Amino acid sequence: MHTIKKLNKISPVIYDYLPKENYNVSSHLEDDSEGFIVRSADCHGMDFSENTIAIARAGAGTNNIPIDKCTEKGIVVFNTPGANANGVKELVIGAMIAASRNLPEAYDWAKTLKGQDGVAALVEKGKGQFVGGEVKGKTLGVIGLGAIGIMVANAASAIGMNVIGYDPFLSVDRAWSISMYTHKAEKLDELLEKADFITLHIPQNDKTKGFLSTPEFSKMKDGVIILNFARGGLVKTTSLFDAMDSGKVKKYVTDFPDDDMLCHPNVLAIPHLGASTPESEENCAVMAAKQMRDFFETGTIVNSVNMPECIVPPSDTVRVTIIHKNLTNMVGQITNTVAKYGLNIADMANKSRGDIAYTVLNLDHEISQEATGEIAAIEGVIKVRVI
Ligand SMILES: NC(=O)c1ccc[n+]([C@@H]2O[C@H](COP(=O)([O-])OP(=O)(O)OC[C@H]3O[C@@H](n4cnc5c(N)ncnc54)[C@H](O)[C@@H]3O)[C@@H](O)[C@H]2O)c1
Ligand SMILES: O=C(O)CC[C@@H](O)C(=O)O
Repeated sequence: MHTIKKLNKISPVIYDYLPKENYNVSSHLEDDSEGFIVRSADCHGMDFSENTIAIARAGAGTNNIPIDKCTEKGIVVFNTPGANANGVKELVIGAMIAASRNLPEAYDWAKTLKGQDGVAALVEKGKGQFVGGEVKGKTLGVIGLGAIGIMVANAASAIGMNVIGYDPFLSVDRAWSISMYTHKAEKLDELLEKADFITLHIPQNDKTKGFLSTPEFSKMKDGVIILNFARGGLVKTTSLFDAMDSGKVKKYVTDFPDDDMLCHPNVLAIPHLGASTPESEENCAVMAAKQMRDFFETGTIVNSVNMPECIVPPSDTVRVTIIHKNLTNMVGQITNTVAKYGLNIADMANKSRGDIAYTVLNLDHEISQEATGEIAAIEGVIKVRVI
């Protein structure tokens, strides 16, 4: 029986993919579970036990998971790229129009008319204070052209916006899906200087923390509207406040407000709702559960953020999976050890990603604990598992 601890509320659809006969999936398990399934819970303080082999993030951002620590311990971290992208895209487009048309302020004001005489007349008299521009013909700068950024760029083009995209790491596969109407900025400055709206769709990590700060704000147009549905730390708060106070930033729409922002008149604060749709939650849960099950039962790794991709078909033979450092002669040492115990390798795979590698062996016969112990003792071997 495999154990998977839920660290957040996850769509119950996971039970369709992790059947009760083989999987004990619950939020009440101990912290030495083989797997964890998580949304936004902060895992940085967790000490993972030897038992833990995988963490599935039902979502895109993995900044709540200590990736380096997991890699050192041979724990495979998965995410679910693109599974919630449509949910975020729809909210970004909706929030951009809401901000441009002053809808939150108008909505709050309309409620103040409750109980007054002649509401219809008051509405007509007061509405002028909320006039806001259409987005058609305006320029949207999209920072990060991944699963979400591309969808936002294409949707914005479809409603008549000029779109400038910036992503120096854009993959060829992704580039195929970008509308021909998206102009590619070679430098971030070009986007900052031309955009009426700027939307962030990059991961938060050591390199992107404070991605928008004073130098970037100073290059933007006066009255720009910024949308942040990526992560709060991408925008340096003190620089943002200065830019809002000076009129440079007309509005900051964020899915990640902090305490100072909540009552600021220029901030439209949303409580991290980008992926909070039944569709996105289900898509993420299904993808996370399938990836976890595939890894548990066959050793296949897809959509991992810290391990190489390795697709191995199910097999009737004994399978040994080894996560190890990507060093010279690791495979030689492993196969020599297997040979020493008189075992024949029917098939094998070896993949690497940076400093880490993954070897999968299909053996003709059962492997003893002594033999797996000897593989585990090879310098550079991190985790050995027999399936
Ligand atoms: N609000 C929400 O509920 C919600 C939901 C999903 C994702 N997110 C956030 O949005 C982020 C993006 O999600 P995604 O699914 O599009 O991820 P993705 O991995 O598909 O796309 C990220 C893109 O950012 C690009 N990028 C990385 N560093 C960059 C840089 N310095 N400059 C420009 N581009 C850079 C990458 O090349 C990639 O194309 C996630 O990391 C997550 O933090 C938020
Ligand atoms: O699980 C959520 O609700 C948010 C997920 C989102 O922030 C992500 O990075 O995918």
